[in-house]
Amino acid sequence: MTRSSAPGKVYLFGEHAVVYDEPAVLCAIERRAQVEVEQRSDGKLRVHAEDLSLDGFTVEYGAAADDRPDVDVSESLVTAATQYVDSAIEQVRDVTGDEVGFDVTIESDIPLGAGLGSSAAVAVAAIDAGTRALGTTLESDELADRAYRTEYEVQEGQASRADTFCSATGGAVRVEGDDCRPTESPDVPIVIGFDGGAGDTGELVSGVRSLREEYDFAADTVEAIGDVVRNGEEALVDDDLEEVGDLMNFNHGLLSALGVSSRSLDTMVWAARDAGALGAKLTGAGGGGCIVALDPTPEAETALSFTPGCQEAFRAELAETGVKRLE
Ligand SMILES: Nc1ncnc2c1ncn2[C@@H]1O[C@H](COP(=O)(O)OP(=O)(O)OP(=O)(O)O)[C@@H](O)[C@H]1O
Ligand SMILES: C[C@@](O)(CCO)CC(=O)[O-]
Ligand SMILES: [Mg+2]
Repeated sequence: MTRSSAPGKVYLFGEHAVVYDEPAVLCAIERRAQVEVEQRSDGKLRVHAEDLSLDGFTVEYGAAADDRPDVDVSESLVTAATQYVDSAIEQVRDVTGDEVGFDVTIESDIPLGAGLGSSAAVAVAAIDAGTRALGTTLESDELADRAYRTEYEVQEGQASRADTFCSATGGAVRVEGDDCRPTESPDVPIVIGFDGGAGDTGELVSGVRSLREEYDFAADTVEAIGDVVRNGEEALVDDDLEEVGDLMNFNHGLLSALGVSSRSLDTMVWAARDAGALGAKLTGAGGGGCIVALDPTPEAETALSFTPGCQEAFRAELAETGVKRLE
């Protein structure tokens, strides 16, 4: 039996635009997905995902055609819930060329679809534990690359390397197209607000693509996000937190223009700003889920915890280590 964990992440700058090769800066955070893998002799795949509650169901399923989930929901919902795990296991099989079977158990404290990179963390941890179960330990770059292919496949060819590289490597990273590198961990006081909701990354990324194809303003907005990120990088190097915060606010405005914010994300962003946060923006794909605010004081976290529509507010701790090999 092998067990690996991998962290979630927040974007300081650049989600969505990173899909179009603009730069992004993100930080791994100490919320993890843990995946345990045991090889099966019968070639079947059984995934037990305790935390996999989407629209209120929990599912245990196997990938074999005769072993579909015994749940009273539509096949498409089940597919949405299980596709990242299925695809990650395909990557494991691709490494060894074997049609091996596995028992896979997933535990995660990263909320699903909330912008904290649960899909990337599950993919990284599953591929790492799965390949080790077959006697191969992947280098960090190959692990990140294979996890990226998982996201690329599930998001139908519209994914950046950002989330998976960050989760595999840990710390703070900068991603621009295929160029992925660790960057100096910024000492920034990050607060997260979570509205209890979720957005589907694949759908939100598709929405931005359509908008970008239809309107010049949307293509310009994607480029403008790239400008904000480059300015943000300078502000981070200068340790100019006020400027970092202002640029996060601009980044949020541009993401709103692309249609990926929501009423509750905006409400949390304004609650944090009104409480004195230096800046606040949504993180990840948007549609619902989490915001990230910059605040050295306890004020934004407290204000968020009293904001109707905010289910949870917490301070994020940077995860220095990406994938962890536990057994
Ligand atoms: N604990 C888990 N167990 C099994 N699958 C999970 C788990 N957490 C996430 N997933 C998979 O990841 C999907 C959510 O990924 P999605 O990319 O939409 O959101 P996210 O990664 O949390 O947010 P973002 O991409 O915006 O950072 C789920 O539908 C499921 O397929
Ligand atoms: C929206 C997006 O930029 C980040 C999701 O966390 C999609 C991606 O980079 O693949
Ligand atoms: Mg994701």
